[in-house]
Amino acid sequence: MEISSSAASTEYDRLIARHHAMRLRRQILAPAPAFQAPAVRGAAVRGSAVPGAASGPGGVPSDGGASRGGALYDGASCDGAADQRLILSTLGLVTPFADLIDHLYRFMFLRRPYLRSLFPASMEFQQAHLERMFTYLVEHLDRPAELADTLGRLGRDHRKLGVRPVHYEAFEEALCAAIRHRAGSQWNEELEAAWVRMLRFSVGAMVAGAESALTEPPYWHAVVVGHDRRRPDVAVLRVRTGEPYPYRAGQYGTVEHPLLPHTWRQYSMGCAPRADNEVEFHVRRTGPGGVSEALVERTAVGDRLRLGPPRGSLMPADDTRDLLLVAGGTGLAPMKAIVEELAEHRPRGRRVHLFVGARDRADLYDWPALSELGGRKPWLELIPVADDDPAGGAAGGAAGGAAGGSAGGAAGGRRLAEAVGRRGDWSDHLACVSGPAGMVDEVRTRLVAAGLPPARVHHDPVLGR
Ligand SMILES: NC(=O)C1=CN([C@@H]2O[C@H](COP(=O)(O)OP(=O)(O)OC[C@H]3O[C@@H](n4cnc5c(N)ncnc54)[C@H](O)[C@@H]3O)[C@@H](O)[C@H]2O)C=CC1
Repeated sequence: MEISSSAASTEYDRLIARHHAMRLRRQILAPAPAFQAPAVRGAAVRGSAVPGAASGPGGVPSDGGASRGGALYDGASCDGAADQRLILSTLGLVTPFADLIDHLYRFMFLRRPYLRSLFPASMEFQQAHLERMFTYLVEHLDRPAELADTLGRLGRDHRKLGVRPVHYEAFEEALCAAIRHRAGSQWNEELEAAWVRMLRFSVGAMVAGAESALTEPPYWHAVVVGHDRRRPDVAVLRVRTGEPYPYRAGQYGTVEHPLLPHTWRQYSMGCAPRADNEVEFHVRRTGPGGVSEALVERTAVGDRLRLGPPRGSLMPADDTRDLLLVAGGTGLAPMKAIVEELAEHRPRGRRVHLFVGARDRADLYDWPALSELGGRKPWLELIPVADDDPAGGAAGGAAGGAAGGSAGGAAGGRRLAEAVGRRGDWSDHLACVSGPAGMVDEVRTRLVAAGLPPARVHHDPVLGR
């Protein structure tokens, strides 16, 4: 079997990775030498650069070994804020990032063609991700501890991609070449040195994050045990992992489909953690040729997927106030997991309202399962909100079976935020919101305007998706 026969090599890989990581870390934390135009000379100095592959900064479990090792910017011999000022003031020389990144990857694959196999066939998502990542790095360079925390989680996640320290070195080399190419005659040593320091700091944090996760698998094998096409474009998948997948209700993981190697996309787990290692995912096909399409249209029971480490902190464990959950479309997945978890372990007296938004009534794709749960749990109130409800607003009530009825409201359009606002005073609640970015923004804005403190409105970072 694939899972057991790979155990020895996985162990070997872990030892090698650890060895590399420790060597690199020693190098990175050594005092910085004077600038020496590193990469283009090929000698890959003290470690190197940044995120080579998918996934972005996101709210993740507090596993963060990274904040320990990575928070000293350039071994404290230099100030992140100073590099931030320098990079920002010369940004015009290297931007647009899209061009910089295009050149970076071209250079890297030309110099080291074997690295191409670590990346997905289509580099589009990858390039966009790196663009966001560069922006994020530059914006946060004056806050090294925060940056190190995010990068540590990214490093943990990157283990699934097979990224090794030597790959970071290749990345640095390519970045320096790209900076020179973009800046042309205006290139100067200070500019490149600031970028290299930023990159090496990032790599240090990523390596520390990867190191702190060496006791867990870099990814989990999963077999599809259920594939339920609920709508033409929505499927609910059940997969079973070989080893326990250690997530908390409300978290998300990355999924790789065998038809699209090295392409990982994020989906929330749609059920509470279960003893039989079964995990549910809710997937809407978003466009042709992507992971969502493969999962909805080209997946059957028996197919094998890979899952990256779970991430996200949508549901705070230490706040036991009454809960307001607002889900839009397949953003229902994490909310369903939270509700299932509460059905098993609920602080006494805690009440829960779950608003479920959908384009139309037929798109309330998981309503039977929800209303069955709601029927058994009097502390749970379910409020479906369909955009096509002619009366506008809530399309039915708690455990009402097929959605029907109404609560009045705006005519036509996106009604979810309005239905939530109209329903009552949520200022004493803890709120979790999940769904399309526009919907999350709208609900959040409305709740805060109505008196709910912003810190009590939780949602996953949109960037990470
Ligand atoms: N599949 C998963 O596991 C998860 C998905 N998500 C995110 O949830 C989203 C789900 O998308 P769909 O199912 O296509 O949702 P959808 O387009 O069907 O919309 C669902 C609800 O959100 C409202 N809405 C949509 N866009 C809005 C906007 N701009 N402003 C205000 N309200 C808006 C709609 O009126 C409807 O009530 C995706 O963006 C996905 O990334 C979030 C968490 C988990």
